[in-house]
Amino acid sequence: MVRPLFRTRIKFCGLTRAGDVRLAGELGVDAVGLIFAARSPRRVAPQAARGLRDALAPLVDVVALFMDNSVDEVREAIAHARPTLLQFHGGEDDAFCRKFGLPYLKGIGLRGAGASLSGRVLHGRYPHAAGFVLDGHGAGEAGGSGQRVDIAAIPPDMSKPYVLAGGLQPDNVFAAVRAASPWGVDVSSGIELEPGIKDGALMRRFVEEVRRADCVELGEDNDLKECYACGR
Ligand SMILES: O=C(O)c1ccccc1NCC(=O)[C@H](O)[C@H](O)COP(=O)(O)O
Repeated sequence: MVRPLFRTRIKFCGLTRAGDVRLAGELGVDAVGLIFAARSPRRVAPQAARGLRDALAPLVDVVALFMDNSVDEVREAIAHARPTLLQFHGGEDDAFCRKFGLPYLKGIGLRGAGASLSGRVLHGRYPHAAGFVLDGHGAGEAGGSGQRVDIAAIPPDMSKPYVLAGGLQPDNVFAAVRAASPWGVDVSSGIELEPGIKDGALMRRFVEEVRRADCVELGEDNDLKECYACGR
C-alpha cells in the first residue's frame, strides 16, 4: 500500500547510555524509551534518566516505560526523565495509566491471545490510551524478549495508532512494515550487543530499512518499484 508522505515512527527502547541516546536522535528516531520496570535488565534509575534525557537531541520524544510500578515510582521517574509519553507494560488499568496527566501507550502481548483480543476490546479496556504497543510476548510477560511478533495476530479492527514490537531487527523490519503498515515500530534487543548496550551500526541499519519500507511503491504486479519520493 502506498501511503504518500507517511513516515513510520521509530522508537528505540531500553537505552542506558548517553551516547546511544544522542545517536538515536541524530539517526532520526522519533522516540527513545527509558525503562523503570523492576524486571528489566535495561532498567535505569530516575537520577540516571535525567542525564539521558539531557543528552537527547531536540524534537525527539522520551517514553518512560513501567511495568506494575507504584504511583510514587512513576511520579519520581517522571520528575527526573520529563517524558512526553508513558508506556505501561503490566497489569495497569486505564484509571492508573491516566493518573499522571500524560498521554500513555499500553503494551499488549499478542502471543497466545487469539481472537478474543480485538481492537474493540482493547479500546473498551483502555479508552484513554493514546495508542498501543502490540508486542510479540505473551500476556503478563515482560517485553524486550526478542520474541518475534506475529503480524497475523494483530487485531484487524484497531482504530487507535499502534506501534509494532517484538523481535524486530534490521533484517526483518522492512517486511514487517510492508505487511502491517503500523503507526510505528519499536525495537530493543534487535539493535543491541547485550541488554541495554545498543550497537550504532544496527541502529543505523534499522532506521535505513524502515525508511526504505516507507519509500518504495508497489508496481501494478505488486513488485517493489523505486522510491516514489526520492526516485532511487
Ligand atoms: O525491554 C525491556 O527490558 C522491557 C522489560 C519489561 C517490560 C517491557 C520491556 N520492553 C518493552 C518494549 O517496548 C520493548 O521495546 C519491546 O518489548 C520490544 O522488545 P524486543 O523484542 O527486544 O525488540
